[in-house]
Amino acid sequence: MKKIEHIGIAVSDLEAANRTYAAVMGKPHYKTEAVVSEGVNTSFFEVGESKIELLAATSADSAIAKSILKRGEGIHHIAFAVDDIEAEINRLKNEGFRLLNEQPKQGADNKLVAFMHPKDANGVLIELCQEIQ
Ligand SMILES: CC[C@@H](C(=O)O)C(=O)SCCNC(=O)CCNC(=O)[C@H](O)C(C)(C)COP(=O)(O)OP(=O)(O)OC[C@H]1O[C@@H](n2cnc3c(N)ncnc32)[C@H](O)[C@@H]1OP(=O)(O)O
Ligand SMILES: [Co+2]
Repeated sequence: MKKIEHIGIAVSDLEAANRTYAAVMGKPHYKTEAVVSEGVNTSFFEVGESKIELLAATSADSAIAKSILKRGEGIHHIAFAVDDIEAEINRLKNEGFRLLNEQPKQGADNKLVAFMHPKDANGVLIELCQEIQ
């Protein structure tokens, strides 16, 4: 795993959170993107070589809607950049970790993504991200 690609933060109101994080970071978000398959709208802030990804639910059955209902707003996942997501999925499976999707799926910002169960990583939901060439 190469670096922290982004930290995902679940928010109830994306526009309000954009204003809050623009004030925190001292600069505006650089893009927004809807990921329909995940039921989310996202916005991104650069921070060094990493990003903050704000996520707001667009449907009641999205992971973000369920997480906010159960756990409130806040840090939702940590995403690690990888060169070869299929190799990392296989490596983690062989280590005994449960992958939530064994086939990489389309994420935001031109990435293939896969998630690991938070109960297998001390209560942290881990996302793997591979740049689509
Ligand atoms: C924008 C696209 C992409 C990107 O490009 O970056 C994204 O970031 S998409 C982000 C949203 N998508 C996902 O999170 C997909 C993967 N997530 C899931 O499959 C589920 O959310 C989940 C993690 C399996 C949880 O599913 P849920 O139906 O909510 O089950 P439970 O409520 O029963 O949760 C089981 C257990 O895990 C705890 N939990 C849930 N979410 C988290 C979390 N984000 N961080 C830490 N722990 C979490 C939950 O509290 C349960 O624990 P117990 O209550 O102790 O049983
Ligand atoms: Co993410």
